[in-house]
Amino acid sequence: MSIQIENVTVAFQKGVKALDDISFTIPSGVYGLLGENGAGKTTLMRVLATLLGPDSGEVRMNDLLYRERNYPSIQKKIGYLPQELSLYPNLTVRECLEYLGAMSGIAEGECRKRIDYYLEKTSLEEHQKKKMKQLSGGMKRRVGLVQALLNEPEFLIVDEPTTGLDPEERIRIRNLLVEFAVGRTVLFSTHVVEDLAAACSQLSVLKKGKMLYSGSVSELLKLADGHAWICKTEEEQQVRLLEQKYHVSSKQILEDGMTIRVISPVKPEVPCSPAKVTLEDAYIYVSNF
Ligand SMILES: Nc1ncnc2c1ncn2[C@@H]1O[C@H](COP(=O)(O)OP(=O)(O)OP(=O)(O)O)[C@@H](O)[C@H]1O
Repeated sequence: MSIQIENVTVAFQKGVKALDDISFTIPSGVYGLLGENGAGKTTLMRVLATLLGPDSGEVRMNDLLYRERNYPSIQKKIGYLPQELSLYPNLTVRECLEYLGAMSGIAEGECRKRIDYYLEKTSLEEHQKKKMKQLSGGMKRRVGLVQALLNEPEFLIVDEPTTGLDPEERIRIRNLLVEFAVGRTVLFSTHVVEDLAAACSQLSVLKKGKMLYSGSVSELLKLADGHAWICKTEEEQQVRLLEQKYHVSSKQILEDGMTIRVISPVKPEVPCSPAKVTLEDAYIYVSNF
């Protein structure tokens, strides 16, 4: 399945364009959506989940145009984990998922099988008898993911699925999404670059509603190639100077000073050497140059 987005614009009151003439195609596999707060990721996902109609532009799921008359057929193929989701607080995890499964028309036996499978995959088995209101934020997020996976959608839209998870769980969830994406399409939004680097081969970068980059991770790395530098210094003043003048992607304190990773199209005016570009560096590069 592929999703084609053509010249999509969404404007809210006061003229804020949450999406400004966005065009790209989401092929099968895990596709990443990266951007700072307010970039437009959630708005785009709401459009793709048929919850919000764009002011202009078109969206197609294969050849099916996003129009109200087609929404029922499109919605059957979609699973959506919104950024904020409150599920029935007084139901247990299992009851909640059984209820949502029944609402989506999944046969009882098949639904039970899928619930068992995804509870195990998300490390929620031991919590299935807890009430939703008794869960931690990270557990609720994982139940939200299971509800999105339950009808085994052809197009899965997950808005920051790894928020609030500990490192081990983040890895498990990323791996689950990669497994799930075989023969399907998964759109995965985050502002954690590390998650995308591990899960996606293609991504789009948004900033203030505009598309800054759309394509493969390897092409993005190539774009930024030659623009990452490692500067080593012992002087506080030089660190401050670098921070004022350049985009610093990271700093590390060593026994004999500090190393500063700088993203700049020109060689910084301090002793430094070229560095191998990471996805984080490339993200800073396309966001700022
Ligand atoms: N319902 C709304 N009414 C008015 N403005 C909105 C509404 N929803 C979003 N916006 C604005 O649209 C822009 C994009 O917001 P959106 O939530 O899509 O960004 P995001 O990339 O998901 O951000 P975050 O990473 O913080 O979740 C922001 O300027 C936001 O304030």
